[in-house]
Amino acid sequence: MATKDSDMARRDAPGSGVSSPAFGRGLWGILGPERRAIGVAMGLGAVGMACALCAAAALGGVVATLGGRAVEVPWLAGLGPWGFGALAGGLIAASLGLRTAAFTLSHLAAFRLEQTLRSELAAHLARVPLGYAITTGSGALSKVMQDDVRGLHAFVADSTPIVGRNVAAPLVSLILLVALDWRLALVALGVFAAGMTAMNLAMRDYATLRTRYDTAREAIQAAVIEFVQAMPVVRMFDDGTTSFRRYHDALNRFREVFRNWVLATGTAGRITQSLLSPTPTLLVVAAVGSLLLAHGGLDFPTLVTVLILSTGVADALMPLMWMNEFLRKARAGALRIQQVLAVPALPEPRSPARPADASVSFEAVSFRYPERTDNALEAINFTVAPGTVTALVGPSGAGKSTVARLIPRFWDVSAGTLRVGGVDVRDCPPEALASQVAFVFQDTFLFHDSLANNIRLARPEATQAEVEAAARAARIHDFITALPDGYQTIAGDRGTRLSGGQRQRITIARAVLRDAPILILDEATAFADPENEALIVAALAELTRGRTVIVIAHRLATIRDADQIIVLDQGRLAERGRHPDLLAADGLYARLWRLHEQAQGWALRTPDGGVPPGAPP
Ligand SMILES: Nc1ncnc2c1ncn2[C@@H]1O[C@H](COP(=O)(O)OP(=O)(O)OP(=O)(O)O)[C@@H](O)[C@H]1O
Repeated sequence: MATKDSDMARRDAPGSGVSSPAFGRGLWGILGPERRAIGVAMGLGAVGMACALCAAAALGGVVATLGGRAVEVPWLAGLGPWGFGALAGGLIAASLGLRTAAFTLSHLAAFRLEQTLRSELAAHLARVPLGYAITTGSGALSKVMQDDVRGLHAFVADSTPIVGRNVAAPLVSLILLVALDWRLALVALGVFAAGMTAMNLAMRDYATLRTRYDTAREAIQAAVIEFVQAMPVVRMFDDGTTSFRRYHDALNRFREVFRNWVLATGTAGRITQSLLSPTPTLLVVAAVGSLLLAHGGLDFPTLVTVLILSTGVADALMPLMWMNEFLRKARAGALRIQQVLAVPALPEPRSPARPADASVSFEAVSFRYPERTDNALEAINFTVAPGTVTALVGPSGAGKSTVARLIPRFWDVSAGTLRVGGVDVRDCPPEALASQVAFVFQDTFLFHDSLANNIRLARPEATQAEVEAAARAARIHDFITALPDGYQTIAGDRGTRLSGGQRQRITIARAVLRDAPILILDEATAFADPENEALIVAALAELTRGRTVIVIAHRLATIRDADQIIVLDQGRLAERGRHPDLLAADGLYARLWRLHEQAQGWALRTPDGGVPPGAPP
């Protein structure tokens, strides 16, 4: 559920292409509406730490008053050992209470932040060009929505109160030490400074080494994924040596990087760890303190209190060093989330209008993919009359899918105008365009939900009878009813696995149910077997009846009867016409057709066991 603020932000800045102003830049910026709660959690953590250190000082008061010495702090002067004991106890209780409150607050803020970020990301992704989501890939986007958001949650929940505590610890310890004995405070500060210098030395090349380390780790991950994903190919064509070698090489590189890291930072790191552990501080402060005890007018209770407090200075430094690492990770995650939120949304229509009919027209349309320098389409002009079939034909990479994807606005044209029903698609409200155009994808996604609901996705209010009628038209009803759970069978990643052809027919059922007057088909369907092919062809025939159809044709035989064939070549419209006219013109289409005919004639082997004539070498 999006927050009220973010909803308002979206309404205020339609199509501005900027993510919700609730979120600013950088790590602090992305904490957005939770900044206050997180700040309070840090503050409570810091005050809790200060209470714990003051409790340690109060224990010093117990020792001092037991020895019969009066404490010189005016408002503590009247306290005896019991009084100081009670004060220490009260401060420890307060410290624990504040610590718990800080963590409770930070955990609640983390949950709210996670929810807000997830809904912001989902709402934003619903508004960016669909092409962006496809190009970026579901893997990368789900990593941002899952891992990075979860990483931020963990950072806010567990680390922010600790940041407060770790910053407060050395500061408050030093203030108390100065109040007790400035000479010993200087000694403790000296050891602290030596530790800091060693830490800086150890971290000197940290950024470069860390980048190398991350790159080497990512290379291992990529090699593992490649090895696992390519398993069928590996098993077929390779005994595993090539892909396994890549994995091995990645492991070796990682070992090398790790060795260099350890060598470069090892000694300084170990010195740092030793210096920042409480022991050296205790030793040095105890040695100097003993001298002062003998000759410098220091009393024993003050020395004990100083010894307890001086370890606090050293103790806080190591966690600060680890904190640096948490911060680095949280910053990297925040940056990736902000990059997604910063992808410009599709501009909202300025003067909204609804399509008047089921026609489509490309008027001098050029298009360039965002990250490319060359145009994928160049000045394309053609018109599709309502109720007719138009086939898009051309060699691989000619721009067929790009033409098809511009119609439902996967991207906006770079130049020219694309009209649906006489209206510029940029002026067509998204829901009007969606109800006008249905796209039958090659790559069908089934949700982890019942088959009925997977079909119903096209029209959530459809009745069961309407869903079944669509499934019947898509020739998938008989298959579904033969399943033990029928329409309630769960599909999707963790559900029943359907064949490519069955999934294809579920998509066709969705399109039938949507009942959009314009249909875009990617014809390279998963014709798994002749039976499936026959069923899909029958389903498509039913689906396309009476509609405007634009088909990306890969198998030319299926589009002989198209009302219009658009032949694309390197992003340009090379030819246009009906099948016989284009054959007579003897251009690119005729050449493609001859290749197609030849391909039909090929067999894997001639009857005498040889390679058929005309087969590719
Ligand atoms: N998401 C994308 N980002 C950048 N360039 C792209 C993208 N999709 C396609 N292209 C480029 O645009 C051009 C046209 O590609 P398109 O997929 O439209 O061709 P096609 O005719 O459908 O090819 P095929 O028959 O092989 O599917 C190609 O040069 C391709 O490399």
